Amino acid sequence: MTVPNLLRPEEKIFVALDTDNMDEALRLADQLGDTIRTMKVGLQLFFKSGPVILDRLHERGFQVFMDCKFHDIPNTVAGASDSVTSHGVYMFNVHVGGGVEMMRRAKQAAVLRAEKLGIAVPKVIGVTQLTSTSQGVLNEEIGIPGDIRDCVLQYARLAQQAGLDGVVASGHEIQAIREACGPDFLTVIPGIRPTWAAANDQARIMTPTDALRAGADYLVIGRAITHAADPRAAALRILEEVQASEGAVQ
Ligand SMILES: O=c1ccn([C@@H]2O[C@H](COP(=O)(O)O)[C@@H](O)[C@H]2O)c(=O)[nH]1
Repeated sequence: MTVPNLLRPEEKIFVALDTDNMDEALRLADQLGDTIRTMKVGLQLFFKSGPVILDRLHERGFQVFMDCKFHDIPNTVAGASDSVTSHGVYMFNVHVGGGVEMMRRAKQAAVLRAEKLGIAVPKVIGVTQLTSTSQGVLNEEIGIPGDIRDCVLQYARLAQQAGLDGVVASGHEIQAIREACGPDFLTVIPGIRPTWAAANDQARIMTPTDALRAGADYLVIGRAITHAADPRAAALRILEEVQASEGAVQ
């Protein structure tokens, strides 16, 4: 049975706490806590804070998306997936480029560890092509020929075949992934830029409103919120824009 995504916009936004300072990360989370439910912890913060950041966020009632992008041989990724699952994270990710067997082992390890601990199985998400990768970089540097959308789509199909719960992709690929993988396969979308924010190092960007209209399950937003003079006001502005556009569509 297909379950429509009935989450409210604020439940669909993951804020990327990209800082090397745990106190700053927690201050940001506290400022956003009455609106945002899920925080994304990446390698910069994790290597400075260690797993205690996950405990601190969980104590405050946040869900955590652990953005570790595992990419190694299947046995090593299975071990890492077991370890990250033991911290009770809501979601973690692996690179689809590691192959189907690697992804299958990641999911299997997450299921086994969660069952042993009696906790919810984390969503395991495959990273297709990074949103900082442009068409030119894909073809000329990485050496993958063809249209980037086709590549992302092929990776999404592989992730689904391996039993993953969804993929990280850009807003430009959401509709194609939906058509190919169905409505229950999650799309987690970084490279989100409101019209008033700079693109920075992102190549395949989309506004929050357009990404949600295209059917994104979750948006990952970092600097547009965290580097704003007032992060809470920036988050509320994004939510207002999304809600205004929802009203305009009805
Ligand atoms: O393809 C990808 C995968 C992950 N990310 C991560 O999302 C955030 C985006 O931050 P912004 O400041 O909004 O650009 C960041 O933590 C990345 O590591 C991504 O951007 N693209």
